[in-house]
Amino acid sequence: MNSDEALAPAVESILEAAAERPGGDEPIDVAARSLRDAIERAESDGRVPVIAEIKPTSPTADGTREADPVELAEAMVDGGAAALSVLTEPTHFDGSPEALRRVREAVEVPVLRKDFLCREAQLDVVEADLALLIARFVDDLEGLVAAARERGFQPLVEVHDAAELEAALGAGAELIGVNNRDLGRLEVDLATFESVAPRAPEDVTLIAESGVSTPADVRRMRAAGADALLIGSAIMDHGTCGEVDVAANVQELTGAETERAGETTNDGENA
Ligand SMILES: O=C(O)c1ccccc1NCC(=O)[C@H](O)[C@H](O)COP(=O)(O)O
Repeated sequence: MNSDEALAPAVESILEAAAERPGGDEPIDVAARSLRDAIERAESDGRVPVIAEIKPTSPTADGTREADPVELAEAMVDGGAAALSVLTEPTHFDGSPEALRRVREAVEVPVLRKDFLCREAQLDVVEADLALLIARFVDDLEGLVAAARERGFQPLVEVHDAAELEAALGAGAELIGVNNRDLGRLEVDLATFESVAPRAPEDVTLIAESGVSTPADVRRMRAAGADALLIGSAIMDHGTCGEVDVAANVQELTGAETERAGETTNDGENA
């Protein structure tokens, strides 16, 4: 743990469960699909590069979405997602390594393993193109970044403030996610990305994570320097009863820089 600040009880509980989870039996060797190439493809098609997240539930979600992860994944790709993220955390997000394995087999875009990994052997549970490493929760970040690369994963290092950004850069991270969700209080503030992003070197690929729910939010994060956005709840629509059109949700967000008619900004003005 790289901070003395208190964590939300749900996050404490996530970390306790993560520390207990076993690793794989032998090192994985993955032929990863490039996130940077996927971002370039989306940009050249006029789509905002969105990493759409399959997130059945979460400590802040309203209910659980039981839909089949492969159906969700295919709908997200149809909607224009550049890449996908799959929760593999079982106890608080209802995810699984098996869901990730099935999704990655079904789609051609890069797939991120979203979990709370704390030691090297946990990388060996399932193949993915990218592995999330949370700077605050990894004791030997440089070691885990290197271990992920040795296996072929692209490590995506998550940070929340300037000190964590420095730690990520010091560990050799080239893909950095700035989480707008404060894991102390679980509050979301898009100003987090806006304050951290200008400190990152040009050659780092920057991903705005969490709390992006409208096309106006997408444009706000892009204006602040986001190369891509990681979006879960707004696509999964946890609070909505009945069928959800995940493809349409993704399409609205990936089209945020082209389809602006009739939308309102965060200030309530027409965009
Ligand atoms: O999403 C949560 O409730 C949550 C709670 C505690 C720790 C982590 C949590 N989320 C992990 C994530 O990073 C998000 O799933 C991801 O960035 C997408 O966020 P959103 O678009 O806000 O669902």
